[in-house]
Amino acid sequence: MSTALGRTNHAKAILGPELHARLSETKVLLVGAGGIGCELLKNVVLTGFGKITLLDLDTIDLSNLNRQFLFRKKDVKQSKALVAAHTASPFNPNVQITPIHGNIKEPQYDIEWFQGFDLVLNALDNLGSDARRHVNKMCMAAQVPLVESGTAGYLGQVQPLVKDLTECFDCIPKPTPKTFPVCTIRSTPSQPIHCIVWSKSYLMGQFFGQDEDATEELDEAEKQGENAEEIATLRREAKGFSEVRAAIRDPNQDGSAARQAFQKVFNNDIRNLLSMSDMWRHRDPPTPLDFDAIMNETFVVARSTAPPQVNGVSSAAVTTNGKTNGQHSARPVASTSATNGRVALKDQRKLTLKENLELFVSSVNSLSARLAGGNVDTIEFDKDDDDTLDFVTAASNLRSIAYGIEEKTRWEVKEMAGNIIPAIATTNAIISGLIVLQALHLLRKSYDKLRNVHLQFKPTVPLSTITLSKPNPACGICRDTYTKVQCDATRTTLADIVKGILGDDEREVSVYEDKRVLADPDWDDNYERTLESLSVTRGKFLSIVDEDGDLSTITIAIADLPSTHPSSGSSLVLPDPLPKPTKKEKPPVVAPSTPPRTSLKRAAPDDDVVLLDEVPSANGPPAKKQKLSQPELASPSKKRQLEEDGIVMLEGANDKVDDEDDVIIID
Ligand SMILES: Nc1ncnc2c1ncn2[C@@H]1O[C@H](COP(=O)(O)OP(=O)(O)OP(=O)(O)O)[C@@H](O)[C@H]1O
Ligand SMILES: [Zn+2]
Repeated sequence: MSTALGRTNHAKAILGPELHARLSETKVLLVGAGGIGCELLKNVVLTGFGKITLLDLDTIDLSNLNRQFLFRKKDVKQSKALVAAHTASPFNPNVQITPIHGNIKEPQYDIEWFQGFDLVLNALDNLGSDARRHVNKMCMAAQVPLVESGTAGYLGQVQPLVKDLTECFDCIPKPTPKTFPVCTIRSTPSQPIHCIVWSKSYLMGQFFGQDEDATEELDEAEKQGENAEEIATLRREAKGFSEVRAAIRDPNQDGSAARQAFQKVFNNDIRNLLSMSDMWRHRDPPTPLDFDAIMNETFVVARSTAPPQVNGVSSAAVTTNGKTNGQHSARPVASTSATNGRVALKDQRKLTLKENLELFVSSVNSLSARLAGGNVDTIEFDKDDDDTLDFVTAASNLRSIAYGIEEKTRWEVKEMAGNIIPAIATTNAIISGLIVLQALHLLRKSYDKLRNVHLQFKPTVPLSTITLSKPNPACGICRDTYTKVQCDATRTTLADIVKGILGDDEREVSVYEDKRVLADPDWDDNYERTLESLSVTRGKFLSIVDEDGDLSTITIAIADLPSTHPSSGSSLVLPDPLPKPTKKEKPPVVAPSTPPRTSLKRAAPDDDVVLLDEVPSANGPPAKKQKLSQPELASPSKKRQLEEDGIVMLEGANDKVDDEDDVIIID
C-alpha cells in the first residue's frame, strides 16, 4: 500500500466515510503561508481537503527558513503562496491547490469571492491585525465560518467564529497597547526601550523620513498636561533639524553630516535640556557627549548613581574601565571590546562607546549616500535593513550612555525595535493541528463541540479550552445585518442603493462608508451622486444606520454586476428578499467571558510594549457608535443643527467658549 493510500485509509477511518468524502469537495481558503500557514497547509492537504486556495502577499525571506519548512534556500524571494502550493501538492495526489500572491484586502477579494468558500482559515501574522479584522468582517458578511489563530513564542490561540452563533474577532476590544508620554521619549528616558523608541520612531524620521512637523504631537502632549516649559524646549529642538536634514541629503557632503547630526542631538539638544534645572532636581541629568573626546577615548561620563545591574553584571562594567562604586563615579570609556574578552556573536556583543559612535557615523554615511543618490526620498526603519538597524542601535545606545541607561546589543535592539518575539516552530505546529480539529467540528456542524483553545506555557496544563461566548450585542461588526448589491458603480446612485434596500421602510437613517458619513436625515447632498464619484466601489461596504438606534445597521457589500447581466439592463441587482434589520439587543452589563486576546499579539519583549506609531485603530466603524459627547465625530448636519440650537461644539479639550452660560453638557 502506498503511503498516500495508507494515509487516506487512516483519515477515512478517523473522519468517517461521509465527512471524508465531503472533504475532497470542500472549498477552503487559507490566508497566510508563513509560520502557521506552512504547517496548516500540510495538515489540510494530508487530512484530505481537496480544494484549497492559499493566499499570501509576501515573498520568502532567508529568516523564514528555520520554521517555514515548505521553503528552501533556492526559493528565497519567490512568492510564499506559489512555492508552498508547489511543495505541498505532491503530499496528496488528489489535492488541488490554487495559490494567490496577493493582499487579502484587495477589492477583488470581495463578498462574492468569499462566498465561494465553505470555510476560511486565518494564518496571519500579528502585525497583520488589520488583515485579521478585514477577514473577520468579510466572513461575517459572507456568512462563511472562520477559524482564527495566532501564536506568540510559546503561547497560541485558536478561535472558531460563526456569524450569529459565536463572538467575532471584533466583539471584544483589543487591549490598548502601551505607549509612552512624549516627554519620556523626547527628554527624560529611563529605560532602554525609551531610547530605542526615540531613535526608531523619532530620530530616524527627523533625519531620513518625511519632513514632518512635530507641532501636532507636541500640541497634543501639551493638552495632555505634559510640562509646558519642556514642550517649548522640544519645539526649539524640532526646529533645528532642518540644517541636519539638508546636510544629510547634500550629495557633496564629505562625511561631515554625521558629525553635525551627532553634535545636534547628543550635545546641543542635551545642553538645552540641562538649562532647565527644575527638570533635573529629582532625576539624574544627562551628560552631553563629545565627538572628539569619544573618538580619542578620553571621554568621561559622570554619574551620580551606579548603573543598574543586568544579569548580575553592572552595565558600567561592560562599557567602561572605570569604577562604579556608588556616588559620583566617573565612567572613562573602554577601548577594548565590550565583552571583556569573551567571544560573542557580532550582533550579541555590547559595543563600546567609541564603537557606537563609529557605527553611528558609518550608518549615517550609508543612509545619507542612499538619499543623496536620489533614488529614494525617505528611508524608514526596517529591522531587516542593516543600515537602519545599525543607525537605531548606535543612536539608542549613545542616548542610553548620555542618560546613564543600560545599552543593548544590536540583536536586542532588533528584537525590541522590530517588536519581535521569537517564533517557535512547535507552537505553530500545535496550533495548526488545533485549527484543523475546529475546522472539522465546523464542517460537521457540531457547534456544541467548538472551543476556544489556548496553548499556554504551563507544563501541567499546556492546553485550556473555553466554551464559546455569544456575540457581543454592541459589536459594530457581527451584529449588523449584511446584504449584497451587485451594481455598476458608474451608473448607480447612493439613492438607488439606499432607497432600493429600504423599499417601503421610511424611517430616518444615516449612511456611512467605513468612517465617512455620506448622508443623514438632514443632509442628502450625496444621494444623487454615483457610487463611483463617492469612491464606493467593489469590495467596499455601505452602512445604513437607524437614527433611533432601535434596529440593526444594514451593511451592504458592493459587488460588480454578474457577467451575464445585459449591458442595457438595470444598473443594479438588489437582493431578493430585501434584508430585514433585527431589533437591537440591549448591550450586556457584564463583559463577555473570553479573556482579552492578548496571546494573539506578538508583544514586544519588554512588557507588552507597542511602539508609538503602531497603535491600532478603534473597533468597528466608529461613527455609528459615537455619542454626541464626542462632537468631532458627529455628522455635518448634526453639527449644524446643534449650532442652530444654540449648542456650541468644542473641537478639542483646549477650545474655549465665549460665554460659559451658553454651554450645555451633553451626556
Ligand atoms: N494582508 C495580507 N494578505 C495576505 N497575506 C498576509 C497579509 N498580512 C500578512 N500576511 C501573511 O501572513 C503570514 C504570516 O506569517 P508569519 O507570522 O510567520 O510571518 P512572517 O512574515 O513569515 O515571519 P516574521 O514576521 O516572523 O518575519 C506572512 O507570510 C504574511 O505575508
Ligand atoms: Zn462581533
